This record gives sequence, C-alpha cells and structure tokens, in this order.
Amino acid sequence: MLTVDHVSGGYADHPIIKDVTFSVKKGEFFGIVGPNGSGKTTLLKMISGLIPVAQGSILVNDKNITRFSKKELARTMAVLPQLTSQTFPYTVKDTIALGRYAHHNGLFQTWTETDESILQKILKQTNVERFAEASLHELSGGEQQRVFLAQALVQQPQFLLLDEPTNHLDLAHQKELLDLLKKSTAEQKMTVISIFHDLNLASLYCDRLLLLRRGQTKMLDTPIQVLTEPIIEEVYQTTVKTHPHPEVAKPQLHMMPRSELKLENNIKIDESYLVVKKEHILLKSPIPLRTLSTGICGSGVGWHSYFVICDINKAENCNDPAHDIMQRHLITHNFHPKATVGMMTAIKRDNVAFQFWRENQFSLFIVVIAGAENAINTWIFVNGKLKETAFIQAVMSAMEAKVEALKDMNIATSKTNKTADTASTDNILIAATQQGKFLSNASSTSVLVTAIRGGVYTLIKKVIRNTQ
Ligand SMILES: Nc1ncnc2c1ncn2[C@@H]1O[C@H](COP(=O)(O)OP(=O)(O)OP(=O)(O)O)[C@@H](O)[C@H]1O
Repeated sequence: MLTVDHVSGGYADHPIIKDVTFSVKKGEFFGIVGPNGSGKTTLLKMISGLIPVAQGSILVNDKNITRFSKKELARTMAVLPQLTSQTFPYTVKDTIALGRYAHHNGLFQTWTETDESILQKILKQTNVERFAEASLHELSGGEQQRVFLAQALVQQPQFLLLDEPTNHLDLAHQKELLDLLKKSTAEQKMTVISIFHDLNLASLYCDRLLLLRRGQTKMLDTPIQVLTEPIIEEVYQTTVKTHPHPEVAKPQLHMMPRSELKLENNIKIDESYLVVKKEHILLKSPIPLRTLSTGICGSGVGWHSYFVICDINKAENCNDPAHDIMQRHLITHNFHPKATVGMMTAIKRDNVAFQFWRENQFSLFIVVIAGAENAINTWIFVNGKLKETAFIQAVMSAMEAKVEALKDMNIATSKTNKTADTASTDNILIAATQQGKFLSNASSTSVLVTAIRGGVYTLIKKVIRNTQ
C-alpha cells in the first residue's frame, strides 16, 4: 500500500503540489492525469523520493519514504522516467542488468543464476531480446523506452512508477507495454502508478485516476467517473465528446476540431438527392450523415454518405448473395462500401414512396420501399442534430407506425393469417445531418417522434396500396 497524505511541495520557490491525498492498493493500476504543468511529474518525483515533501507524508507499506535507505527503496520501488536524449554507451543487456544492483550486497557481488534467469525472462517479456547485444545509442526512442522498462522490471519492484511510458511507442508497442504492466498487476500484484497524457489509454488500463489541476486534486475516482465531458472540458479547457469503447466497458474521449464545430446549418436532404433506378435506389448526401441502421453493409452506428437499396433480383446464383452482390454493386458504381449503408429488396415500379416535411427546428425526408411479405425498408433523413436517444426513439416510432398502418389496412401475413407486424426482413435507417443545435428538450423530441410516426404511417399505406 502506498499512501500520499496531505502532501504539498515542489521546487525551492515553487510550491507546485498542494495538499494532495490518496492511497494506492497492492496490485492496483493507478493513473495520474492532468494538463501540462499541473504537477504530475513533480508528484511522481516526490513519491519516488527525488524531491522532498514540504508538508504531509508519503508512506510505503506504512513506512515513511524518508526512512528508507536508497537501496531499500530501490528494492521496493522502480521508476521509469520520461525518456531523455542522454544515453550511456552501454549494451542493452548491461543497461538492464544494472536494475539488479538493488538486490546485490556489497560492491563486487557476482552475477547469480537467479539474476540471469530474471534478466532472460524480462528480455523476452519486453521484446528487447533481439537487440540485447546492441549499444543503447543504436536504438530508436521506442526501443530505448522498452529497455528502460526492462531495467525497471528486473528490479522486481513492488511499486513501479512510470512517467508517460507510452511516449515514443508505436500502437502495437503501446498495447504490448500496457498489457504487460496490467498482467504484472494481476499476477505478481505489482502496483503501477503511471502518468498518462493519453486519456483513452488511461481509461482502458487504469483502475482509478487522479486528475490534477494546478497541483491540486480535481478528482480521484474510476475512469468512468473522471472522464466525463464537463470535467475534462473544465480542466483541459477544450471541447470533447465521450463515447463507450465498442468492446470494453470503459469510456473513450473524442476531440472536437474547431473546423467541425463551425459547420453551417445549410445542408438539407430532400428528394433532389434521391435517384430511383431499376437496379438501385440511391441517395447520395453531400456530407457524411450520422447513421443508425440495419442492413447488409454500414449497419450499426456510423457516418455515411451513400444510401443504396439494390435490386434483390440480381442476387441469384451466388453463394453469399446479399453480401457479394451488394459489394460488387457498390464497387461497380463507385459507392465506397465503407461510406455506404446498403440494403436489398425487390425493386418494382410503384413500391417506392417518399415525402419531405418541414417542422420548426428540423425537417424530415422519409423514403419507404416495400418488399415481399410486407418487408419494409425505411429511410428517415433528419435535417437537424440528434442525441443518441433521439435515434432510438426514431426507430421505435417508425416500427410503431408500420404496425399501425398494416393493422389499419387489415394486412395479414400469408403464413399465420394474423395481422402482419414488423418482419425480420425489415430494414431501417435513421440518418441525421447533425447540423445546427441539438433537439434536446422533451418537446422538440416529441415533435420529431410524432412527425416520424405520421410520415412513416402515411408512406407505408401509400406503397402498400400501390403494390396491392
Ligand atoms: N526543476 C524545476 N524547478 C522549478 N520549477 C519546475 C521544475 N520542474 C518543473 N517545474 C514547474 O513545475 C510545474 C509542474 O511541472 P510538472 O513537470 O510537474 O508538470 P506536469 O504535469 O508533469 O507537466 P507535463 O504534462 O507538461 O509533463 C510547472 O509549472 C513547471 O514549470
């Protein structure tokens, strides 16, 4: 356990850290974050005993660090500082071996089998085995960073302190290093205290975060509590958006470039962008639209510019008809698959209906295409800015509208003779320009929901009447 208790201090005339208190448990991965100059490195130097504490105390396993001898502290705690351009003309192996000095007694203790086996294990783990005999000077910044990590790890410390360990590392080596640290916290119960500039990495790997602002604790909590838009915007003085990681239950932050924030509200998706042909129905947007959709490609949440419904009649004689035909169709017509939401249905004359509606704070362009067995493809384009909940509400109201329309028209499924409802072959797209102000209050969202329900209801009745 490491305890930082009401600690203040810094450099001679600069009291940087002000009354900081926290403790880190055995095996915890603890992150220190904060803007440039907030005191992260100063705090780390105080914890490692490099800078004296002016007020308060730092306890390592209940013992004040001022009472540790240098060697005793080195057996307990290893430090990986920020990489500097100063390196010594040692080989990689010799540099790493220096990390074992804390475990040696006397000046001339010989290198033991235990030392060698620990060294070999760490060489492998940190992936530096390949250049073990090279001189440090011959290595890139990222390679040197891994060597110094190896030097810290051969110390077999209970506590490892790191100052921006992923600086200089490429994507794969960032992941490798952090995975290794995480594994060491889980398996060897090593405690990691690390400074991060990359808040997304800090979120992914740290159990808790200390957010510093001007030398003081702004927040001390789990990443999900600390990395919120208002807190980060206040401390870093910049606009961010948070989003859940697609596979891990951790928040991720996205920067908001100024150029994107200044976009004018001048794009209006309407029928002038729609092309209905025999082989496909296409809407090509002049800007990427935020989308929530089902379909053969581009499904889920994303940003897309092309919206295509291919004619299913072309899907014969193919092993994976929908996907293969769709991909070929998109490539032939220069619709980039990654920029496209693609669906498929039997396109006939008269089974397409569309209409434009204007409301106070937004406008709507809806396209409905009927397929076999009452399968309905619905495209809803909103010229406005929607929050995520509004996308979901839009889907729900479109589904309700379909059920209502089929019921009112007494349409039954051929198999069960019951009133038809939403079919597994139904597809839906909600696409919004995301320009202007958010439709965030309850009344504007309810106008949107009502407009979508009414619009989809009207168009479904129209296409079904046309195809009957
Ligand atoms: N040796 C020093 N003597 C005097 N002041 C210093 C010294 N080192 C750093 N400072 C000052 O202490 C403050 C905190 O610096 P520190 O390096 O701890 O911040 P940081 O949060 O790690 O910043 P960064 O994110 O830029 O690395 C800064 O204002 C800095 O100018």
